[in-house]
Amino acid sequence: MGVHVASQSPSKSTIIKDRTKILIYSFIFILLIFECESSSSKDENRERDALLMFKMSLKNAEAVLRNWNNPPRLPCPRLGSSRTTPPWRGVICLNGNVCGLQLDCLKLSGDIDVDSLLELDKLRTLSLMDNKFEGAMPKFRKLGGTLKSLCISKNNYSGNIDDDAFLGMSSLKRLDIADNRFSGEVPTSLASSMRLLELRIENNRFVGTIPEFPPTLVKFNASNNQLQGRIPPSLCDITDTSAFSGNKDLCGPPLESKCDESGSSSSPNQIVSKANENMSILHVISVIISCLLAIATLVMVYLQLDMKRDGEKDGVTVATTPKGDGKLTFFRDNYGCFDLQDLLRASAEVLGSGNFGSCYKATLMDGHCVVVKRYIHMTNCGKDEFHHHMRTLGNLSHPNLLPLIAYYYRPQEKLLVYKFVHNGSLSKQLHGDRTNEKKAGGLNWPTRLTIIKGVAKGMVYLYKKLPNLLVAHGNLKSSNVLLDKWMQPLLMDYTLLPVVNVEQAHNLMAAFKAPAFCKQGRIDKNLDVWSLGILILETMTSQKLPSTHGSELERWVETIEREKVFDKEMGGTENAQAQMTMLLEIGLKCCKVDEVEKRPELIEVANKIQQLDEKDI
Ligand SMILES: Nc1ncnc2c1ncn2[C@@H]1O[C@H](COP(=O)(O)OP(=O)(O)OP(=O)(O)O)[C@@H](O)[C@H]1O
Repeated sequence: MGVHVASQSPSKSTIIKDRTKILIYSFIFILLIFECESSSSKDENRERDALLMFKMSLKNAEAVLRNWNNPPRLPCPRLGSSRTTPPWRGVICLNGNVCGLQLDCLKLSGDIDVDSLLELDKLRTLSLMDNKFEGAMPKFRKLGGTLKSLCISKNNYSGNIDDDAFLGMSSLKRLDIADNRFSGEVPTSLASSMRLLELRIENNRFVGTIPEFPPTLVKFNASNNQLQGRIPPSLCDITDTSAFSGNKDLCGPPLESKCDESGSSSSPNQIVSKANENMSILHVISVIISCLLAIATLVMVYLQLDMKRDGEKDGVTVATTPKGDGKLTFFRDNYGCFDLQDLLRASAEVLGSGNFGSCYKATLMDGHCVVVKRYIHMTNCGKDEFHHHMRTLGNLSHPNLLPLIAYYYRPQEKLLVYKFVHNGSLSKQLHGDRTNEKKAGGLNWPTRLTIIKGVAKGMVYLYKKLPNLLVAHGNLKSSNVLLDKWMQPLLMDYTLLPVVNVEQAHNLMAAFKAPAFCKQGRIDKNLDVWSLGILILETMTSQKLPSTHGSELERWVETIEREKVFDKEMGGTENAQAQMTMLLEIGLKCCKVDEVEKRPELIEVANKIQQLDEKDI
C-alpha cells in the first residue's frame, strides 16, 4: 500500500502564509522590545541627568566620581544586557533603577542639590557619611515619604534643625546625624516617622529634652550632647545606658538617677555641683541629706496612710505579706525598680473593673506610671502552672502587644503589672467611659484602619508564637485594645485562657460569645476570628455591642449587615468609602453565623486588612 506523502506536505500557499505570520509576529515582537527599551531608556536618561545635576552641586566630585559621565555609560547596568557594566561609583541599583546612593568617605563638600534627587523616584537610601559637608542641614524633607534610610554622620553640619525638618518622611527607618555640630533642640517631627527603627544623634550639641519617639525605635544613641530632663517612656526599654551618657542632666529610667518634680535629675552629685558656689560641699550635703530624709519620711507616712485609705475604699486588699514573700517577678528591667511595697505605697487610681477584676493606675515614687490588674477567676490554677504560663507571656514581644512587666502570685491573689497606656481603650474612644458618656474624640478613617491593622498584626503574632493554643487571645474586644500616644493599638488581656477557671472563661471571655461555641460548643481558632470580626464592625459603626450573648449579638451583626451605616465621624472621601466598605465586608465575613466552615482563617483576614489603604484621597 503506497503512502500518499504528497497529500500531507504543505502547499506552497500555506508555506507563504506561515512565513508571513512569522514575519508579522517578529515585527510586533521587535516593536514591543523597542517600546520597552525606549520607555526604560527614558527612565535611565532621567536618572542619569538627575545624578549629573547632583554631582554638579558637589565639590571634589570630579576627582572621585570620574565614572559618572555621559553616555554610553549609564548609572545602572541596563536590565537584561549581556555585558555586565558596573554601576556608577556609589550608586546602588535595583532592577535597573537607582535605589540608593552611598557616597561615604569621599571628602565631598558643597551645597547638596536635593531637588535634583527628586527625579530619582526609586531612591530609598542616601548615605553621605564621613565627608566634609558643612552649614545647615539640607532640606531632605523634600525627598518625602519614600526615603527609608538617611545617613549624614561625621560631617561638619551645624546650627539648629527646623522642628518640622522630618515631617512627612513617613517611611524613614534609619536616621544617622551623629558626629556633626548640630545645636538647638532635637526636632519633634522625628516623632512623626512612625517606622523609625534606628536613630543616632550622638556627639552633637543638642539641648533641651528628648522628645517622645514612636514605639518602633529599637536602636537609639544620644550620648555626648547637652540634653536634660526626664527620658521619655518610649526610650525606657533601651538597655544600653551609654546611649544617654555624656549629657547635661538626663534622668529617669533606664538611668539610675531619679527625676525630681520639675523633671530634672535629683542625683546628689548634681545638686551639690549647683550649690557649690557659696557653701562648703560638706555643709551642703549634710543640709540636703537631712532635708531629703525629713521629706521622705513625711511622704512615706502620708502615702502609707493614704494607700491604706484608698485600699479600703477601692477594695485593694493585697495585704502586706510576711517577710520574704510577696515578691513581684519582673520580665522587663526598664520600668524602674519597684516591689510590691512600692506599689502599695504608690498613689492609686481605679481605671475600671471588668469581668476578670479591677485595674489600677499606680504612680510610683519616681514618677513612673504602671497599671496593676488584679485578676479573680484564676483560683484553680496551680503555682507551677501559673509561673510557667507567666514566663510564656513575659517572653512575648510585639509592637501591638501590651508588654507584661511583672506579676505577683498568691493562691488567692494574682496581680499582673503592665505599662500604662495614655489614650485608654478603643472602647473609650468609640463610646466614652463610665464617667464620661461623651467619646474621647472622633476617630477618623485612617486612624481606625491603622488600629485594625495593628490589632490584626498582634493577633497573627500570637498565633505564630503559640501554635499549640487553639484560642491564642480569647478575650479580644474594644476595651482590651489600648491606644498609645500615637494611637497605635496594644492588645491586652491576651492568652489568659490557660490560667483562667474554665467555667468563667466560657461564660465571660469575648471569644466564647461566638455562635460556634454558644450553639455547638466548638472551640477552635475561629473563635478569635469571630471576635476580630465583631471588633471591626464595632470600630466602623461605633455602635455598642449588646451586653448579652448569643442571639442578641447575632441580630446585632445582621442589623449591621443590612444597614451598613458607618460612623459619620470617620469622614472620608469617595476612595475612602470604598475601602471602608471593604473593611466592613471583611468584618462581616468573620462573623458569618451559619457558615462556620466558610469563615476565613486569621492569616487570610489579616492579609486582606493589610492591603487596605488608609490614604484619604
Ligand atoms: N495598661 C493600661 N493603660 C491604660 N488604661 C488601661 C490599662 N489597662 C486597662 N486600662 C483601662 O482600664 C479599664 C478597665 O480594664 P479591665 O481590663 O479591668 O476591664 P475590661 O477590659 O472592660 O474587662 P475584662 O476584665 O473583661 O477584660 C479599661 O477599659 C481601660 O480603659
